[in-house]
Amino acid sequence: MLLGESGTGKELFARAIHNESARKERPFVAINCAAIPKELINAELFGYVEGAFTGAKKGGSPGKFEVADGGTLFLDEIGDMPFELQATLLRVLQEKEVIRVGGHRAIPVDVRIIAATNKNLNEEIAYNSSFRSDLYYRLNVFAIELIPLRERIGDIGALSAYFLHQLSVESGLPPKELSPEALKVLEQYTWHGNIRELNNVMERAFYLSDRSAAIMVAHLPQYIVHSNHNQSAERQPHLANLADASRSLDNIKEIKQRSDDDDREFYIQALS
Ligand SMILES: Nc1ncnc2c1ncn2[C@@H]1O[C@H](COP(=O)(O)OP(=O)(O)OP(=O)(O)O)[C@@H](O)[C@H]1O
Repeated sequence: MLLGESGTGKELFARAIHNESARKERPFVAINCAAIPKELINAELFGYVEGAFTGAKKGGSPGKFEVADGGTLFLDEIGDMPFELQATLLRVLQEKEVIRVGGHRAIPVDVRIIAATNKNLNEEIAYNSSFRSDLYYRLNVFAIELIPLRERIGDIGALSAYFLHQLSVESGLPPKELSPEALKVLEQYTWHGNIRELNNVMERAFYLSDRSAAIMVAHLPQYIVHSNHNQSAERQPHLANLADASRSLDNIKEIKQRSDDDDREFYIQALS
């Protein structure tokens, strides 16, 4: 069970576990329990037989458990799994076999389960009754907590350097470094979007810095620079920051498509 805020690297970590395991030659299959409509999740996980429901494929279809056989199944956002389905999942984990929707035959499966959540499942069990405690204990055999980026600020420099290197390789543009001043600003920020947010900030800075060989404070988003100088800004709901960040990202896509210096200047002003 991987625990941690959004963007701390739970899926990356799950892939790393798989890639280091004896199962690495077999599939790694990820499913986001929060992203699939409730009525489809059963068929997605366990498969279905022909004629199981309107629109079911001819010959039926295997579910994620069967596809992941011999490998790893990553159940992301397990805290959002519909309550009714949790009992079925528990049964599959205990019996190590699935029955496709509409079918009768039990199909043996050998799958390592890695589940992830950014919710406090103990609270979901105790106060909301939205998560089954028996499933929780079955999944929580080995829990690993991925700590928020703001509690591992010593890694910000290395992570930023890694992202800048990746950006240079992907874009074919010359490599860039982070200035010590910019690093200091990043180390003081609260990073509610964690490593995903840092990645996005580096991407924005990489393109905005244009021909400069270093990422300077001026290339960082205002909401980050501002939060260092203004304590009240730090107390703003982080959703406001994320909204700012995603607006900036939309704009970056446009910036990338524009080579004209005037346009670039216009967008830099608009983002500041
Ligand atoms: N240690 C790391 N080094 C480089 N990139 C990382 C690292 N950890 C996470 N990332 C990157 O950060 C982004 C978010 O990671 P990931 O999707 O694994 O997080 P998550 O915790 O599963 O998020 P969510 O809970 O929102 O699904 C990805 O682009 C991932 O590649």
